[in-house]
Amino acid sequence: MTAKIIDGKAIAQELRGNIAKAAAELAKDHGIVPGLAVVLVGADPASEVYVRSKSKAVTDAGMKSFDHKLPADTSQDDLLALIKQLNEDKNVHGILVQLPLPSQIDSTLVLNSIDPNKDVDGFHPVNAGRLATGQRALVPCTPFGCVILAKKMHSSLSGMNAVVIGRSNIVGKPLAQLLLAENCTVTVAHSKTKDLPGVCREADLLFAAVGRPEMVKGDWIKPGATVIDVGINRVPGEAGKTKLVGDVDYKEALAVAGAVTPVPGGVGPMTIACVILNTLRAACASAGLPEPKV
Ligand SMILES: NC(=O)C1=CN([C@@H]2O[C@H](COP(=O)(O)OP(=O)(O)OC[C@H]3O[C@@H](n4cnc5c(N)ncnc54)[C@H](OP(=O)(O)O)[C@@H]3O)[C@@H](O)[C@H]2O)C=CC1
Ligand SMILES: Nc1nc(=O)c2c([nH]1)NC[C@@H]1CN(c3ccc(C(=O)N[C@@H](CCC(=O)O)C(=O)O)cc3)C=[N+]21
Ligand SMILES: [Mg+2]
Repeated sequence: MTAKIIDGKAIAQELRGNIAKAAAELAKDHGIVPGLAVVLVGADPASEVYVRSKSKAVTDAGMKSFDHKLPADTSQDDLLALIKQLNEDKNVHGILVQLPLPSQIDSTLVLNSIDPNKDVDGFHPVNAGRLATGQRALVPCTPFGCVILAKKMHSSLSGMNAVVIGRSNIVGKPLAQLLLAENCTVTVAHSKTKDLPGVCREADLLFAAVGRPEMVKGDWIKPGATVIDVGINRVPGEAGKTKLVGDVDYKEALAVAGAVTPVPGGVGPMTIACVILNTLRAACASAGLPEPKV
């Protein structure tokens, strides 16, 4: 058997087109142009790539992008002052502070200073709480994108056994909450889990968010399962170059799974699309409008 390849790039492109249409309607009917402020502290090359693709996706969708690039030695107080200014700015509906932040800055303190209604990353404890209690929330973009991909493969996820490997606040935990809200039976595995391969083999839906290159092997996968690979790992490739691989052994997964996401071209592009979607959602909520349909 060879698995269906879930084309995250194409699905993200389609979603971005729908977001652009909804944004155009919001402008026409209500005179609101959603705005996203992206804050980058320092010059990490990977972060610069992500920030560029976010800004481009924002402007492609007809929204406003406000980029703030600060030097690596920016003080915590200066960053907090910028966030205060963005919280008060009526043209800014979404605020995203790119992680990781330099070591002189307390990330938790910074993320907690963002207005929860502008927190398009969904990292603020208010949004984590809203998600966990089934209230309208801004939900973290990577888990949001993972669930959209799973729902492209299955019209309903209800009753499916979902296994999430990883329990970070930005991926694993919110992903588990979203899957629970979809009526999955959810298992969250992590570094202390016993018999991880055996746990994974029970999964109809397997999500790997670990940060270990190609850890999930073919014989960890239930035949026919849907496998969503969140991992982004840069490893040595051919001719002294580096290449990106996921947390799943892609070749082995192709032979066993029913469907699998590639890396690159899987979850990554969905994360970007969901940042834009959350910016639109934040703009609608700020104007007292219902959830946009995209
Ligand atoms: N595509 C995208 O848009 C994004 C991709 N990523 C990628 O996703 C991956 C995960 O990111 P993130 O959640 O931030 O990572 P973290 O390092 O914060 O969390 C990793 C999780 O994996 C668990 N883990 C580590 N080693 C093992 C192991 N051997 N067996 C089982 N579980 C293990 C850890 O367990 P424990 O809690 O016990 O330590 C932890 O819960 C990374 O590759 C990252 O680059 C991240 C964000 C966005
Ligand atoms: N506040 C904050 N929010 C984030 O959402 C956030 C963050 N900080 N810090 C870093 C991680 C990582 N992340 C990715 C986004 C897009 C791709 C992506 O587009 N990947 C492409 C490949 C890109 C490449 O070639 O490097 C793909 O998978 O096809 C990957 C990873 C968001 N993150
Ligand atoms: Mg990917």
